[in-house]
Order: sequence, then C-alpha cells, then structure tokens
Amino acid sequence: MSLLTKSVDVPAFARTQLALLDLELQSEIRETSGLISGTSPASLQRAGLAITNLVVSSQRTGLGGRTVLELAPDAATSSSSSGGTGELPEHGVRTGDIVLVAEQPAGSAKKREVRDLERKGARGVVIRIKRDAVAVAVDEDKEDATATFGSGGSGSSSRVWLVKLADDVTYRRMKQTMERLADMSESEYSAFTRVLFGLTTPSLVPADLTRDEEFGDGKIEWFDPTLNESQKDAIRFALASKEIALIHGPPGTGKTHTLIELILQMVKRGLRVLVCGPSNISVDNIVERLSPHKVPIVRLGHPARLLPSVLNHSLDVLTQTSEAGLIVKDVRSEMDAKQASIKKTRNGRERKAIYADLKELRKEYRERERRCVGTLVGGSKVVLATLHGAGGNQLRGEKFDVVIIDEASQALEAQCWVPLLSASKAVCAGDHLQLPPTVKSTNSKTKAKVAKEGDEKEKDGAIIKGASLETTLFDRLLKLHGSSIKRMLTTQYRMHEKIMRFPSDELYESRLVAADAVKERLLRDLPYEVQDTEDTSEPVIFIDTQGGDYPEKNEEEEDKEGKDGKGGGKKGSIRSLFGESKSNEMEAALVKQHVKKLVEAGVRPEDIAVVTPYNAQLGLLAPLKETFPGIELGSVDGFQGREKEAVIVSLVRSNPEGEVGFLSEKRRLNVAMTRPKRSLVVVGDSETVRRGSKFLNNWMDWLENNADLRYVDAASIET
Ligand SMILES: Nc1ncnc2c1ncn2[C@@H]1O[C@H](COP(=O)(O)OP(=O)(O)OP(=O)(O)O)[C@@H](O)[C@H]1O
Repeated sequence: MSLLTKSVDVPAFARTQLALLDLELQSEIRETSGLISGTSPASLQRAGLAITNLVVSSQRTGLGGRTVLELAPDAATSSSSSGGTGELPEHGVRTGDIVLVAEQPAGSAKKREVRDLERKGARGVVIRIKRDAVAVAVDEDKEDATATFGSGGSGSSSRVWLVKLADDVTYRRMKQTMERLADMSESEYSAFTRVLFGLTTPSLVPADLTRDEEFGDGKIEWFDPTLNESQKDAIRFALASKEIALIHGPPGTGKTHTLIELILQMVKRGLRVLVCGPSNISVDNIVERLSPHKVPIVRLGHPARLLPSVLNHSLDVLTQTSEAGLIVKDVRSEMDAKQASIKKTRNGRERKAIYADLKELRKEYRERERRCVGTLVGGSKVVLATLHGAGGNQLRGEKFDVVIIDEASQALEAQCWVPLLSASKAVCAGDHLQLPPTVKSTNSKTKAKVAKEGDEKEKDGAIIKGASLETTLFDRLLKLHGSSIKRMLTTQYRMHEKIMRFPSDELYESRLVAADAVKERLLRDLPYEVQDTEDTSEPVIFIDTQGGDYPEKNEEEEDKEGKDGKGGGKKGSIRSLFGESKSNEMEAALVKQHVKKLVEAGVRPEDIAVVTPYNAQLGLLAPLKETFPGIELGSVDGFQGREKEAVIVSLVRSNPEGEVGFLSEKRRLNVAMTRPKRSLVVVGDSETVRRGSKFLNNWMDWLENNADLRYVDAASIET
C-alpha cells in the first residue's frame, strides 16, 4: 500500500495534544479557582455556583458503595437565608455537577485557595436535589474527609458549603491516552491506528453497495424498513468498511436513528460494539432508543449523571439487581449498619474504630463488585459510555469489534482516542459544519503561548505548530482521506423546505431534501388551533433593522451607566467573569413584539424559542419568560442538537464598523438557522452583518430575495 504524503507524525501529534490540553485545563482551573478564591461565598451563591450555610443531616451508603452526604440548610441561619422555611436558597446546582463540600470559611470574603479547600473538603457528584436538601455522593478517595464535618445526629455538626468545581476527570483520561500514544513505537501501531494517522490508506470498500441482496455476507434485513436510501447507504458503507467510516448527518437527518439500525445490524452479525458520545445525554439518547429492541446492553457511568429512564441498564444498578449483584448486597447492608452506628457514639476512639471497619468493608465491597462488573460487562454485546467513561477500570482489557462514536464532531480528538486506542474499526457520526467542542484556551494570550512553545519545540519536531483543539477527529480524517470515507444523510425530517434552502445550498452542496411530511409545514398547520396570520403562514421572516438607528451595546458600558439599577455593581463583577458581551435593546423589543403576535395567534409559548449568540442579549430578553411561561431562551451554542416549531434569532450586532465578532463563525450561524421546524424569524441589521464575511453577505442577499421582509416601524415598538 502506498504511503500517504499527508501522514501525521504520531508522537508529535500526541505531544501537541498534551500541550494544548494542559493549557485548556489551566484555563478552566483558572476560571473556577478565580471564581472561588476571589468571590465571597455569598456572591458565588448569587451567581448560582454555590450553596452556603448547610449542615450534614445524614450520611449513608449509596449505589456503588459510595458515601452519600445529605445536606440541609442550617437551622440557625435558614431563618435569614430562606425565610425560616427550611428550604434551600435559590441556586444553580444541578444533578450530576461535580462539587466540593467543605467547612464554610468564617467571614464572607476571606481569600481561599482552591487547593486548600480541596484538601480539607470532599469532592463528589450531586445525585439528588430537593427543595430542602441536596445529596452528594463523595469521591472514593475523599470519604475520610467527611468524618470532619460531623453529622447532624451527633450534635457536633459544623457548617459547610457546597461549590461547583471544574470537571477534571475528562482531562486525566485524555492525558493518559495521549501519553500512551506518545510513548508507542511505530511497530505497536495497529492497522487501524495507521489508517487514522495516514500511514496507510483505508481498505477499499466496493463502490456499488446499493443492492441489499448482494451485500457482503448476505441479504440485509432491515429492522426499520422505512429508513431512507441515504440512511441505508450509510449503514451498508459502515458495515462494509474495514477501518473507518464517517456518517455525516446534517441537521434533522436522523443520525441517531441511523446509528440505532447500525448497532442492531452489527449485533445481528455477532459483533461486539462499544458505543460512545461526548456527553451523558448523547449516550442516554441511544440507550433509550436501543432499549425497546431487547438487545442486552450495559451503560457505564455514575448513576447520578444518567437519565432516570436508562437507569435499569446502568452498570451500578445492575450490580445491585442482577444475580451476580446479590453477593455484593450483603456487604452493603453491613456498611449501612456501621454508618448508622457512628451517629450513636460520641466517643472519638470508638468512632475511629468504626471508620477503620468501614474502610475494610469498602475494600471487600469493591473486590466483590469488581468481579460482578467483570461478569456483567464481559457478557454484554453492546456497551455504552461517554468517551472519557470508556477509559475507566471497568473496560480495562475488554475487546470490541467496533467503536461507534456519536456526535464525533463535538468531541475533542484526544477524547475520541480514549476508546479508539484499543479499537480495530470505528464508525463516527457527526456534522463538521455545526459547532465544534467548546474550547476555553483560545484567547489571544494562550494562543501566543502555544505559538511560542511551538517555536521552541517545533525545531526538533516535538510539537506541531498551528494545531488547535478545535480541529476534531472528524475534520482531520476528512482532510486526510477525503470524502471517500464518508457517507452523507440527505433527507431531513425537521425543517420546512424554505428554512432548509440556504444552509443546504451554502453548506451541504444543495444535497438536502425535505421529507414530504415536513416540507410544507407552517405554524398555522400545528395540530392545535392557530390562526392564519402573516406571521403563522410564512416559513422565513427577516426583520431588518438596518440604518444604524439601533446600535448594539457593550455589556461593560451598560454597567457603567448603572442600567442595572441597585446591585448593578455586584452583578457586574460576576458578569465580567463570564467575559464581555453585547446586547441590542431594539432587537429585544422586536423579538418581544413578534413573540406576542405569535402567542396571540395561538402558538403555544413552549413551541417558541429565542436564540442569540450573546449572553447579554439573553439577559435583556429574560422578562419574556415571565410574560410567556414556557418559552425557551438560549444561546446558539447551547441550542445545538435541539429543535422548536418557531425559532427567533436575534443577531445583535449593529455598528458602523461592520464588526460581527461571534457571527463570523458560519458553523454558529448554521446551528442558529437550522433549529426551527416551521418558522424562522431573523432579527438583525443587514448592513452591519453582511460586512462580516462572504457567508453572511450571501445569507443577507438570500434573505432579502426570499424571506418575508419586514422593516422596523420605530413608533410601534415599546422598548
Ligand atoms: N427514515 C426516516 N423516516 C421517518 N422519520 C425519520 C427517519 N429517520 C429519522 N426520522 C425522524 O427524524 C427526526 C430526527 O432523527 P434523529 O433524532 O435520529 O436525528 P439526529 O440526526 O440524531 O438529530 P440532529 O439532527 O439533531 O443531529 C426524528 O424525529 C426521527 O424520528
């Protein structure tokens, strides 16, 4: 086989990834520790990042033998913080968050070092939130720290607080993986690895795979015969490819639908499959859709982070309920009894002895659990985990025939290598024309640092200059091997034909086709009573604010002007932690007016979303939630993967310089304009926006020629 000219120097690749990951982790830690050490617990609580004035009300053994702390408001202070109701104050802590529980520092604004806090406190995952309590499953190596908090029953409870932390598990797994890759000698590379780095070309797949009956090992019988031709073609291609297949799924084209069929076809052929995605929700989505097919599946991952509907496939739960799990259970009861006895004693020596016993029991528990896990995982044809979850102990030594990665274009490449390093074939699904994973270390300072390191190290080939974490595996493979390793899904089941037209022509080679069921759907055809108005009978509306009369505002300026009223200063300091943002009052007013008209015509608020790239604009729009409960407001980035009947996009930028910032990223615009099913409304200043890029210029031209154009009648707008 010929050696490709574009081949990648694997150790240099791995070392570059390590350097970039290091910077990324530093940025993330700087952000969190800057917040924790520089902001008072009370302000952190206001920002939704902490809950203060708690006590440990109980301690027990939860799933997986982990210690669970139940935290409740301290009765002594709850009268002031929650009106004496015993309820938790408002907070933004969610189930699945990684948090630190630590003794609350005396004094409100004392300087705290995160490392200090971590040493004294206990890290864990939030597993349940109620109005009056929050439960945290403590990390295994931190269980001893919980002894210092005391417990409600002993009368010696101290006041604790809980604060959100950066999630560094993902980084640790990525680093381990890249270190392994960097240290491998070329002779250790598998054929698969050689293809993925361009040292070998992928094996040829027969060009004509269109006839089911002539397919490989026999006729394909489809579990879902209603799959469209592009989906079937992608599945045949993925089954036939030897090393790598990319499934390119533009918005609404049934990517996950296709993967479900592919998994079933693989299982039918006796293959063992590991299915991964970058987020828990991406994996759970697949578990939910696979589970009616009665294939034996195991979902790895902390139960607190899984959807309730997939829990009965969770490894932790299976270890409790399956036959293999029964022998683990009695150790658990013994542990619970010990935990309970701690409350009954105040004698320090006795307590110490109980903790020592618990430690032994925990060891026993883990040993039994390990054996049980081995049996369960080993016996499963389909194992599902997040990409970094695939790097855990449970999969050590396990072999799979294929690794399938969903949303591969939203994962860091290093993250994909966690399961891939031991793979011999992979199928990656994604859309490289939507947003890549969020990377924090892309500001100019860190970029300069990487460039400098690059200068020093590139001379000896130690590092690849110009590399970026934003280049995903999906991007890189397409560039390396071209579109012969990819199949694209082309029928979309979301958007009205007109909503789809511009993104299809501009980004997807005009290949998208709207399915019959959706191509003419309008708001007025919703399955409930909606009036036929000019707003409910048009799929694409453009409200153009050109003319320069409604300029954008800078968040910082707004704060200086004291627009926030009382407490503006405090809000400003928290806001500035999230960086500079832009807003546009006139656009916000136009959005409100349009929402009002839609709701008056009968469209339900829960069928409407407003998306914008700027957080400050979301702030201006927030009152909409009170007027129209159920409406969704979101950032474009946060709305990726979602859809709504009606979507209003506020572009915000309006300035004489023609600066468009965030909007210049066409993948962001693509996400914004492909969320709606029946109605896309764009609010923006075409004069400013068209100057941002060729893509934006084309879009503005397209909207002017094809959308229902509306110009602003300033007199009719209430700002
Ligand atoms: N062959 C098909 N026939 C009819 N409907 C389909 C078909 N394939 C997919 N769909 C429908 O299209 C919608 C989108 O499918 P799915 O959730 O799999 O999309 P996705 O591509 O994973 O999502 P996204 O576009 O957000 O990435 C679903 O409602 C699904 O039922």
